[in-house]
Amino acid sequence: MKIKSANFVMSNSEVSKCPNEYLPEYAFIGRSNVGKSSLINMLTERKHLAKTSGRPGKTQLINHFKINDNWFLVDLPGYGYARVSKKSKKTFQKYITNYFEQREQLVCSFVLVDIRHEPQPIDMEFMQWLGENGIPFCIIFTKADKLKPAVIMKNVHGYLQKMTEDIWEEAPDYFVTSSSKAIGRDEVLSFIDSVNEEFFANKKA
Ligand SMILES: Nc1nc2c(ncn2[C@@H]2O[C@H](COP(=O)(O)OP(=O)(O)OP(=O)(O)O)[C@@H](O)[C@H]2O)c(=O)[nH]1
Ligand SMILES: [Mg+2]
Repeated sequence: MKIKSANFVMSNSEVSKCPNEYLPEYAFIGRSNVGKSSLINMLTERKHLAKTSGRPGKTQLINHFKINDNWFLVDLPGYGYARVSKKSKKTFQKYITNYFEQREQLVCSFVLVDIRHEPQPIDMEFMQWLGENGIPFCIIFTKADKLKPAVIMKNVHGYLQKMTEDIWEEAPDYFVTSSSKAIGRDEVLSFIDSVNEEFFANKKA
């Protein structure tokens, strides 16, 4: 898919105030600093579309980016990090869970995990919550440039195996990416393309 346009539309903390056009959208969620905003910039080939930072906690609010005038990428704050209090560190903020529960045009969520790390309880908890709420998701492994190919495959398989041992009957679809090396760009965009096609075909029907 060619990205002809990619524009920031709005930021807010209320799902009811998100864009009211009924277009397919894809949300990026995961621990702070995992690379959600960087991945949006890599996919769109716009270096500064979403704000990134080496320090966790950069993205606040729900950020909508309109792509090719007919679908949205949504950048969300990370979980698992809170500058303010230890107590709120582990919980998912209410406006984020409201977004997932109420946003009907959310066709797929991408849960980002750092390919260098073992499955983390907070990610497992969040994916389990998505599953229980019937919210479709894929896993995106990030920062693949940090590892050798053999280690990438080993970590991916270990991760998916752990998921299926603990909670899931079947492993979710997944993508291996690197924002700094543009790895996985075509795969993620073709996936989005096919989901978009299905969305518009169903809309017409
Ligand atoms: N080597 C490498 N670094 C990356 C990659 N993706 C992101 N980073 C770095 O990771 C840090 C965090 O990136 P962000 O995109 O801001 O992460 P985020 O998940 O949006 O973080 P929050 O908004 O704080 O939740 C930055 O220093 C990025 O340069 C990648 O694919 N490879
Ligand atoms: Mg961010």
